[in-house]
Amino acid sequence: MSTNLPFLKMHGLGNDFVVVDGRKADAALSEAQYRAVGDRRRGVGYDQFLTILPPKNGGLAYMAIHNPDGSQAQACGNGTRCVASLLMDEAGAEEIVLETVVGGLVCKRAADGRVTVDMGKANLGWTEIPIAVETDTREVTVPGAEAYGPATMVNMGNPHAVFFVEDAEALDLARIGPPIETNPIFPERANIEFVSVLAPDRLRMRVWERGAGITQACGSGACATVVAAARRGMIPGRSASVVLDGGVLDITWRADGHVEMTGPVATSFSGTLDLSALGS
Ligand SMILES: N[C@@H](CCC[C@H](N)C(=O)O)C(=O)O
Repeated sequence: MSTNLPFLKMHGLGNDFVVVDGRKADAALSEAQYRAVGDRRRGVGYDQFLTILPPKNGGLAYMAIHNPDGSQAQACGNGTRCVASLLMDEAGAEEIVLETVVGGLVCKRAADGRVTVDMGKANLGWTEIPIAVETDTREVTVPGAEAYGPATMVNMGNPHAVFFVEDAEALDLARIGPPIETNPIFPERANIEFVSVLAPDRLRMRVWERGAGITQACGSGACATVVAAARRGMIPGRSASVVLDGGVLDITWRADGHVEMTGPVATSFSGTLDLSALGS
């Protein structure tokens, strides 16, 4: 493969992405190269590395998702909105289907320029999360994290554990996130959200992302948060605005079980990755 790979740096609410186009040229990196590019001191730095690939099943394109620790993720809500915006501009379309490992996601440009994605159904069964013990995923005591109360588990394509706390601002996420992410109760690790209820339709969420750490926003996490809040009776309905470090996402858990998310997207800059400088 060519050692120079053009990229765009995009973000949704500060949740930032390196986006490369692998539709015409080979853009597959090794795990070590994903880690090197993701290193914010030595590389470009990103929360997720997104590779646009040819479609596999009738969509406009397929998107592969990698975390900065080199692992692959099954879902990335903000990244989906960013890449969809790019592809809608390219195609002159207001609606497209962007495929991911979990299926085709319908993405639309909203009237105000924001981008909406239908993230598909929220999966709630214990084997779907997945968690290691057969249990009702509405309230699960996570060993070692009892101080934060029971977590509600939601799979949005990727696994999430949502803790409702009095004051999400007060928590030292960098200290408490890692041991919960890697708790043996999560065989595939998990994204960890801490949430406080601000109003019946407004939730404050902070996130420790699997494979990425603290990020400014997590779209799938915001979806999981609204589903969890509705399941726990923390909000009266199934829609809420979720306030993240980087801004606000509007989320609706539809009656058919699908979750829709709307928010802004932005492009920060473009550049070229010199892969030969990153090792193999
Ligand atoms: N930033 C994302 C989630 C990215 C994937 C996650 N770290 C995982 O490993 O599941 C989003 O906007 O959803």
